[in-house]
Amino acid sequence: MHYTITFNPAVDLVMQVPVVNLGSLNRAMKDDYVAGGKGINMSTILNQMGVATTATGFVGGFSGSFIRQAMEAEGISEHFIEVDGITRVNVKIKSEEETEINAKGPEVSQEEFAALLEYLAEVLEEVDVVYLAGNAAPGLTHLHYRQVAELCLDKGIRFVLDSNKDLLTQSLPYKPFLIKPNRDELEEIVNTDLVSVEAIIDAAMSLQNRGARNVIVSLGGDGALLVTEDGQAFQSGIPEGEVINSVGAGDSMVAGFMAHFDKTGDYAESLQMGAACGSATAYSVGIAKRDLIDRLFQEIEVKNIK
Ligand SMILES: Nc1ncnc2c1ncn2[C@@H]1O[C@H](COP(=O)(O)OP(=O)(O)OP(=O)(O)O)[C@@H](O)[C@H]1O
Ligand SMILES: O=P(O)(O)OC[C@@]1(O)O[C@H](CO)[C@@H](O)[C@@H]1O
Repeated sequence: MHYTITFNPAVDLVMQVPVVNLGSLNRAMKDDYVAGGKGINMSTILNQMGVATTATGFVGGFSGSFIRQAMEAEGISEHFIEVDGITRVNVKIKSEEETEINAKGPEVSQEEFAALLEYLAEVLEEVDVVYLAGNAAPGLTHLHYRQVAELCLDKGIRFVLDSNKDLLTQSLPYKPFLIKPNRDELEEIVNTDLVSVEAIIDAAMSLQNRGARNVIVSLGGDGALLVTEDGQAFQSGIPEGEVINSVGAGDSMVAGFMAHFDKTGDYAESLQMGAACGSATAYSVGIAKRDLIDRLFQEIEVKNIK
Protein backbone atom coordinates (compact mmCIF):
# COMPACT_ATOMS: atom_id res chain seq x y z
CA MET A 1 0.00 0.00 0.00
CA HIS A 2 1.22 3.52 -0.80
CA TYR A 3 0.13 5.82 2.06
CA THR A 4 0.13 9.55 1.36
CA ILE A 5 0.11 12.06 4.20
CA THR A 6 -1.09 15.63 3.69
CA PHE A 7 -0.83 17.64 6.89
CA ASN A 8 -2.65 20.63 5.35
CA PRO A 9 -4.93 19.56 2.45
CA ALA A 10 -6.75 22.09 0.29
CA VAL A 11 -9.60 22.51 -2.09
CA ASP A 12 -7.93 24.21 -5.05
CA LEU A 13 -10.19 26.85 -6.58
CA VAL A 14 -8.79 27.19 -10.10
CA MET A 15 -10.03 30.41 -11.73
CA GLN A 16 -9.48 31.57 -15.31
CA VAL A 17 -9.13 35.37 -15.15
CA PRO A 18 -7.92 36.81 -18.48
CA VAL A 19 -6.66 40.09 -16.98
CA VAL A 20 -6.00 40.62 -13.27
CA ASN A 21 -6.16 44.19 -11.96
CA LEU A 22 -4.91 44.49 -8.39
CA GLY A 23 -7.06 46.79 -6.29
CA SER A 24 -10.15 46.28 -8.54
CA LEU A 25 -12.99 43.81 -8.83
CA ASN A 26 -11.94 40.97 -11.14
CA ARG A 27 -14.34 38.38 -12.49
CA ALA A 28 -13.43 34.83 -13.41
CA MET A 29 -14.50 33.39 -16.79
CA LYS A 30 -14.43 29.86 -15.44
CA ASP A 31 -13.87 28.17 -12.11
CA ASP A 32 -13.12 24.59 -11.08
CA TYR A 33 -12.88 23.05 -7.63
CA VAL A 34 -10.24 20.34 -7.30
CA ALA A 35 -9.38 18.23 -4.23
CA GLY A 36 -5.77 19.17 -3.56
CA GLY A 37 -2.82 19.23 -1.25
CA LYS A 38 0.36 17.51 -2.32
CA GLY A 39 -0.21 14.05 -0.82
CA ILE A 40 -3.78 13.95 -2.11
CA ASN A 41 -2.55 14.81 -5.61
CA MET A 42 -0.06 11.95 -5.31
CA SER A 43 -2.80 9.50 -4.31
CA THR A 44 -4.83 10.65 -7.32
CA ILE A 45 -1.96 9.80 -9.69
CA LEU A 46 -1.08 6.54 -7.91
CA ASN A 47 -4.68 5.48 -8.32
CA GLN A 48 -4.59 6.36 -12.05
CA MET A 49 -1.48 4.18 -12.31
CA GLY A 50 -3.25 1.22 -10.69
CA VAL A 51 -1.26 1.41 -7.43
CA ALA A 52 -3.22 0.77 -4.22
CA THR A 53 -3.14 3.97 -2.17
CA THR A 54 -4.61 5.34 1.03
CA ALA A 55 -4.76 9.12 1.53
CA THR A 56 -4.29 10.33 5.11
CA GLY A 57 -3.82 13.62 6.93
CA PHE A 58 -6.14 16.12 8.57
CA VAL A 59 -9.40 17.56 7.20
CA GLY A 60 -12.26 19.61 8.62
CA GLY A 61 -15.48 21.40 7.72
CA PHE A 62 -17.33 21.54 4.38
CA SER A 63 -14.11 21.60 2.36
CA GLY A 64 -12.83 18.58 4.27
CA SER A 65 -16.05 16.73 3.33
CA PHE A 66 -15.51 17.78 -0.31
CA ILE A 67 -12.07 16.15 -0.25
CA ARG A 68 -13.40 12.97 1.34
CA GLN A 69 -16.18 12.76 -1.28
CA ALA A 70 -13.67 13.37 -4.08
CA MET A 71 -11.53 10.48 -2.79
CA GLU A 72 -14.58 8.23 -2.62
CA ALA A 73 -15.66 9.20 -6.13
CA GLU A 74 -12.19 8.27 -7.44
CA GLY A 75 -12.23 4.97 -5.52
CA ILE A 76 -9.28 6.01 -3.33
CA SER A 77 -9.33 4.72 0.23
CA GLU A 78 -8.77 7.37 2.89
CA HIS A 79 -8.08 7.61 6.59
CA PHE A 80 -8.24 11.32 7.44
CA ILE A 81 -8.32 12.57 11.00
CA GLU A 82 -11.13 15.14 11.48
CA VAL A 83 -10.00 18.41 13.02
CA ASP A 84 -11.94 21.46 14.24
CA GLY A 85 -11.83 24.27 11.71
CA ILE A 86 -12.15 24.28 7.95
CA THR A 87 -9.77 22.75 5.43
CA ARG A 88 -8.27 25.61 3.41
CA VAL A 89 -9.40 26.74 -0.02
CA ASN A 90 -6.35 27.71 -2.10
CA VAL A 91 -6.88 30.14 -4.94
CA LYS A 92 -5.07 29.41 -8.21
CA ILE A 93 -5.47 32.24 -10.72
CA LYS A 94 -4.80 31.38 -14.35
CA SER A 95 -4.06 34.48 -16.32
CA GLU A 96 -1.10 35.31 -18.54
CA GLU A 97 0.88 34.15 -15.53
CA GLU A 98 -0.13 31.66 -12.81
CA THR A 99 -0.71 33.25 -9.40
CA GLU A 100 -1.41 31.20 -6.28
CA ILE A 101 -2.75 32.23 -2.87
CA ASN A 102 -2.48 29.40 -0.36
CA ALA A 103 -4.54 29.81 2.80
CA LYS A 104 -3.26 29.03 6.28
CA GLY A 105 -5.50 26.09 7.10
CA PRO A 106 -6.86 24.75 10.39
CA GLU A 107 -4.86 24.07 13.53
CA VAL A 108 -3.84 20.45 14.21
CA SER A 109 -3.57 19.51 17.90
CA GLN A 110 -0.90 17.22 19.36
CA GLU A 111 -3.64 14.64 20.12
CA GLU A 112 -4.79 14.68 16.49
CA PHE A 113 -1.21 14.23 15.30
CA ALA A 114 -0.75 11.36 17.78
CA ALA A 115 -3.88 9.69 16.35
CA LEU A 116 -2.37 9.79 12.84
CA LEU A 117 0.97 8.44 14.02
CA GLU A 118 -0.75 5.66 15.96
CA TYR A 119 -2.73 4.67 12.85
CA LEU A 120 0.45 4.57 10.75
CA ALA A 121 2.37 2.58 13.37
CA GLU A 122 -0.46 0.03 13.34
CA VAL A 123 -0.95 -0.40 9.59
CA LEU A 124 2.51 0.02 8.04
CA GLU A 125 4.32 -3.02 6.66
CA GLU A 126 7.77 -3.31 5.12
CA VAL A 127 6.51 -3.45 1.52
CA ASP A 128 4.62 -0.16 1.88
CA VAL A 129 5.65 3.31 0.73
CA VAL A 130 4.90 6.45 2.76
CA TYR A 131 4.72 9.89 1.12
CA LEU A 132 4.76 13.02 3.27
CA ALA A 133 4.14 16.06 1.12
CA GLY A 134 3.38 19.74 1.43
CA ASN A 135 3.72 22.32 4.13
CA ALA A 136 2.87 21.91 7.78
CA ALA A 137 -0.51 22.86 9.20
CA PRO A 138 -0.62 25.36 12.07
CA GLY A 139 0.39 23.44 15.22
CA LEU A 140 2.89 21.22 13.36
CA THR A 141 6.63 21.77 12.80
CA HIS A 142 9.65 19.96 11.37
CA LEU A 143 9.60 17.79 14.50
CA HIS A 144 6.37 16.16 13.31
CA TYR A 145 7.93 15.45 9.91
CA ARG A 146 10.86 13.85 11.71
CA GLN A 147 8.56 11.61 13.73
CA VAL A 148 7.00 10.20 10.56
CA ALA A 149 10.45 9.83 8.97
CA GLU A 150 11.77 8.02 12.03
CA LEU A 151 8.81 5.64 12.09
CA CYS A 152 9.47 4.72 8.46
CA LEU A 153 13.20 4.21 9.06
CA ASP A 154 12.47 1.98 12.08
CA LYS A 155 10.04 -0.11 10.05
CA GLY A 156 12.35 -0.29 7.00
CA ILE A 157 9.75 1.42 4.81
CA ARG A 158 10.54 3.61 1.80
CA PHE A 159 9.80 7.20 2.77
CA VAL A 160 9.18 9.86 0.11
CA LEU A 161 9.45 13.44 1.30
CA ASP A 162 8.34 16.44 -0.75
CA SER A 163 8.50 19.60 1.30
CA ASN A 164 10.83 22.54 1.70
CA LYS A 165 13.32 24.35 3.92
CA ASP A 166 13.77 22.82 7.36
CA LEU A 167 10.68 20.62 6.93
CA LEU A 168 12.79 18.76 4.36
CA THR A 169 16.36 19.15 5.61
CA GLN A 170 15.61 18.16 9.21
CA SER A 171 14.36 14.76 8.05
CA LEU A 172 17.32 13.95 5.79
CA PRO A 173 19.15 11.98 8.55
CA TYR A 174 16.23 9.50 8.39
CA LYS A 175 17.33 8.54 4.86
CA PRO A 176 14.27 9.31 2.72
CA PHE A 177 14.13 7.09 -0.36
CA LEU A 178 13.20 10.06 -2.56
CA ILE A 179 13.04 13.82 -2.21
CA LYS A 180 11.92 16.20 -4.97
CA PRO A 181 12.82 19.83 -4.50
CA ASN A 182 12.15 22.14 -7.44
CA ARG A 183 14.94 24.50 -8.52
CA ASP A 184 13.80 27.36 -6.20
CA GLU A 185 13.53 25.06 -3.20
CA LEU A 186 16.97 23.58 -3.86
CA GLU A 187 18.52 27.03 -4.29
CA GLU A 188 17.00 28.08 -0.97
CA ILE A 189 18.42 25.01 0.79
CA VAL A 190 21.95 25.34 -0.59
CA ASN A 191 21.77 29.14 -0.51
CA THR A 192 23.21 29.49 -4.06
CA ASP A 193 21.81 30.31 -7.50
CA LEU A 194 21.88 27.14 -9.59
CA VAL A 195 22.38 28.09 -13.23
CA SER A 196 23.88 24.97 -14.80
CA VAL A 197 22.99 21.27 -14.89
CA GLU A 198 26.32 20.51 -13.19
CA ALA A 199 25.55 22.92 -10.35
CA ILE A 200 22.11 21.38 -9.84
CA ILE A 201 23.58 17.87 -9.77
CA ASP A 202 26.22 18.92 -7.25
CA ALA A 203 23.55 20.51 -5.06
CA ALA A 204 21.39 17.36 -5.30
CA MET A 205 24.42 15.25 -4.34
CA SER A 206 25.01 17.47 -1.32
CA LEU A 207 21.54 16.45 -0.11
CA GLN A 208 22.50 12.81 -0.65
CA ASN A 209 25.53 13.44 1.59
CA ARG A 210 23.06 14.61 4.23
CA GLY A 211 20.98 11.40 3.96
CA ALA A 212 18.68 11.49 0.91
CA ARG A 213 18.90 8.31 -1.17
CA ASN A 214 17.52 9.54 -4.53
CA VAL A 215 16.89 13.15 -5.53
CA ILE A 216 14.71 14.48 -8.36
CA VAL A 217 15.09 18.19 -9.06
CA SER A 218 12.10 19.39 -11.06
CA LEU A 219 12.65 22.34 -13.39
CA GLY A 220 9.10 23.17 -14.54
CA GLY A 221 8.99 23.61 -18.32
CA ASP A 222 12.72 22.74 -18.50
CA GLY A 223 12.18 19.12 -17.44
CA ALA A 224 13.88 17.40 -14.50
CA LEU A 225 17.10 15.84 -13.23
CA LEU A 226 17.41 12.64 -11.20
CA VAL A 227 20.45 11.72 -9.10
CA THR A 228 20.31 8.11 -7.92
CA GLU A 229 21.74 6.34 -4.90
CA ASP A 230 23.93 4.20 -7.17
CA GLY A 231 25.73 7.31 -8.48
CA GLN A 232 23.96 7.84 -11.82
CA ALA A 233 22.25 10.98 -13.11
CA PHE A 234 19.43 11.28 -15.66
CA GLN A 235 17.77 14.20 -17.39
CA SER A 236 14.21 14.27 -18.73
CA GLY A 237 12.69 16.60 -21.32
CA ILE A 238 9.10 17.66 -21.83
CA PRO A 239 6.59 16.64 -24.49
CA GLU A 240 4.62 18.95 -26.82
CA GLY A 241 1.50 20.41 -25.26
CA GLU A 242 -0.36 23.44 -24.00
CA VAL A 243 -0.09 24.36 -20.33
CA ILE A 244 -3.53 24.64 -18.71
CA ASN A 245 -2.72 24.46 -15.00
CA SER A 246 0.69 23.36 -13.74
CA VAL A 247 -0.42 23.15 -10.09
CA GLY A 248 0.32 19.62 -8.88
CA ALA A 249 2.80 18.84 -11.67
CA GLY A 250 5.55 18.17 -9.12
CA ASP A 251 3.33 15.89 -7.02
CA SER A 252 2.31 14.01 -10.17
CA MET A 253 5.97 13.56 -11.08
CA VAL A 254 6.81 12.04 -7.68
CA ALA A 255 3.85 9.65 -7.76
CA GLY A 256 4.48 8.62 -11.37
CA PHE A 257 8.14 7.96 -10.64
CA MET A 258 7.38 5.84 -7.57
CA ALA A 259 4.52 3.93 -9.22
CA HIS A 260 6.82 2.86 -12.06
CA PHE A 261 9.91 2.30 -9.90
CA ASP A 262 7.93 0.04 -7.58
CA LYS A 263 7.03 -2.17 -10.55
CA THR A 264 10.30 -2.09 -12.49
CA GLY A 265 13.23 -0.78 -10.40
CA ASP A 266 14.30 1.03 -13.59
CA TYR A 267 15.51 4.59 -12.90
CA ALA A 268 15.44 5.95 -16.47
CA GLU A 269 11.97 4.62 -17.28
CA SER A 270 10.63 5.72 -13.91
CA LEU A 271 11.86 9.27 -14.53
CA GLN A 272 10.21 9.09 -17.95
CA MET A 273 6.94 8.09 -16.28
CA GLY A 274 7.32 10.79 -13.64
CA ALA A 275 7.91 13.37 -16.36
CA ALA A 276 4.88 12.10 -18.29
CA CYS A 277 2.69 12.47 -15.19
CA GLY A 278 4.10 15.96 -14.45
CA SER A 279 3.52 17.31 -17.95
CA ALA A 280 0.15 15.56 -18.25
CA THR A 281 -0.98 17.41 -15.12
CA ALA A 282 0.41 20.71 -16.45
CA TYR A 283 -1.66 20.10 -19.60
CA SER A 284 -4.89 19.39 -17.62
CA VAL A 285 -7.26 21.43 -15.42
CA GLY A 286 -6.72 19.21 -12.40
CA ILE A 287 -4.55 16.15 -11.87
CA ALA A 288 -3.80 14.15 -15.03
CA LYS A 289 -5.72 11.15 -16.33
CA ARG A 290 -4.14 7.91 -17.46
CA ASP A 291 -4.79 8.20 -21.21
CA LEU A 292 -2.86 11.49 -21.50
CA ILE A 293 -0.07 10.15 -19.26
CA ASP A 294 0.36 7.08 -21.49
CA ARG A 295 0.41 9.21 -24.64
CA LEU A 296 3.01 11.66 -23.30
CA PHE A 297 5.20 8.82 -21.94
CA GLN A 298 5.98 7.79 -25.54
CA GLU A 299 7.19 11.32 -26.38
CA ILE A 300 9.57 11.96 -23.48
CA GLU A 301 13.29 11.53 -23.86
CA VAL A 302 15.47 10.59 -20.88
CA LYS A 303 19.26 10.84 -21.12
CA ASN A 304 21.76 9.13 -18.84
CA ILE A 305 24.18 11.99 -18.12
CA LYS A 306 26.43 10.43 -15.46
N1 LIG B 1 5.12 24.21 -18.22
C1 LIG B 1 5.34 22.89 -18.27
N2 LIG B 1 5.35 22.25 -19.45
C2 LIG B 1 5.60 20.92 -19.51
N3 LIG B 1 5.88 20.16 -18.46
C3 LIG B 1 5.89 20.74 -17.24
C4 LIG B 1 5.59 22.13 -17.08
N4 LIG B 1 5.65 22.43 -15.77
C5 LIG B 1 5.96 21.27 -15.14
N5 LIG B 1 6.11 20.26 -16.02
C6 LIG B 1 6.54 18.87 -15.73
O1 LIG B 1 6.22 18.57 -14.37
C7 LIG B 1 7.44 18.43 -13.59
C8 LIG B 1 7.26 19.04 -12.21
O2 LIG B 1 6.95 20.41 -12.34
P1 LIG B 1 7.51 21.58 -11.42
O3 LIG B 1 8.98 21.65 -11.52
O4 LIG B 1 6.73 22.79 -11.78
O5 LIG B 1 7.13 21.04 -9.96
P2 LIG B 1 6.72 21.83 -8.65
O6 LIG B 1 7.39 23.17 -8.66
O7 LIG B 1 6.97 20.92 -7.52
O8 LIG B 1 5.16 22.02 -8.89
P3 LIG B 1 3.89 21.94 -7.87
O9 LIG B 1 4.38 22.45 -6.52
O10 LIG B 1 2.86 22.82 -8.49
O11 LIG B 1 3.46 20.52 -7.81
C9 LIG B 1 8.54 19.11 -14.43
O12 LIG B 1 9.81 18.58 -14.10
C10 LIG B 1 8.08 18.77 -15.85
O13 LIG B 1 8.43 17.44 -16.18
O1 LIG C 1 0.90 24.94 0.95
P1 LIG C 1 1.54 23.68 0.42
O2 LIG C 1 1.19 22.48 1.22
O3 LIG C 1 3.00 23.83 0.18
O4 LIG C 1 0.98 23.46 -1.07
C1 LIG C 1 -0.39 23.22 -1.29
C2 LIG C 1 -0.64 23.22 -2.78
O5 LIG C 1 -0.30 24.46 -3.41
O6 LIG C 1 0.17 22.19 -3.35
C3 LIG C 1 -0.53 21.48 -4.35
C4 LIG C 1 0.25 21.52 -5.63
O7 LIG C 1 1.51 20.97 -5.48
C5 LIG C 1 -1.90 22.14 -4.45
O8 LIG C 1 -2.87 21.15 -4.69
C6 LIG C 1 -2.07 22.84 -3.12
O9 LIG C 1 -2.94 23.94 -3.18
